[in-house]
Amino acid sequence: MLPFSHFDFVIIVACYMLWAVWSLSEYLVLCVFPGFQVDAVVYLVDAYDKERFAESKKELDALLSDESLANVPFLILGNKIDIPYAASEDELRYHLGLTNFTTGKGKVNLVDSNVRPLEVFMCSIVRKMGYGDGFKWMSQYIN
Ligand SMILES: Nc1nc2c(ncn2[C@@H]2O[C@H](COP(=O)(O)OP(=O)(O)OP(=O)(O)O)[C@@H](O)[C@H]2O)c(=O)[nH]1
Repeated sequence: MLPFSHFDFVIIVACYMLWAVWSLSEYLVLCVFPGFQVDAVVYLVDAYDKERFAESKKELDALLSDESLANVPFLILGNKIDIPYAASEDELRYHLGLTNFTTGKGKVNLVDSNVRPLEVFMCSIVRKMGYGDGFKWMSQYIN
């Protein structure tokens, strides 16, 4: 059961589409809906679009430093790895400033550690591969 009505859902989708069309920062969503409860963040990065890594890092940093997301698990998906010359996982971690900053794949118990779960998984949405492992990883941190 979704925590909002069908009408709310339509409004949320419509707002998101406007955001996408105007290429506004996803971070602004948090500013406009400050009380919105977020259980997890899935951050999709185009691993082929290396010229925009700096922009992706800036946006991610804004989300990571938001107090309301301090304990929220972050799943970073590096998409489009089916394209030759897409960045490798290590390369993406480096450009997003996540080297030595992720919390480990598989089952990692972070309860009582005060550490926010954060991990990078590479995927190809068109080939339907990679993201399943990421969502499985993330689900262990959502009650
Ligand atoms: N090869 C490949 N193409 C993909 C994949 N996922 C999405 N696409 C394609 O990417 C195109 C959409 O571009 P996106 O990069 O998602 O987004 P955008 O519209 O360019 O805008 P931004 O969000 O600003 O990057 C569509 O043609 C999709 O089919 C993937 O895993 N592999």
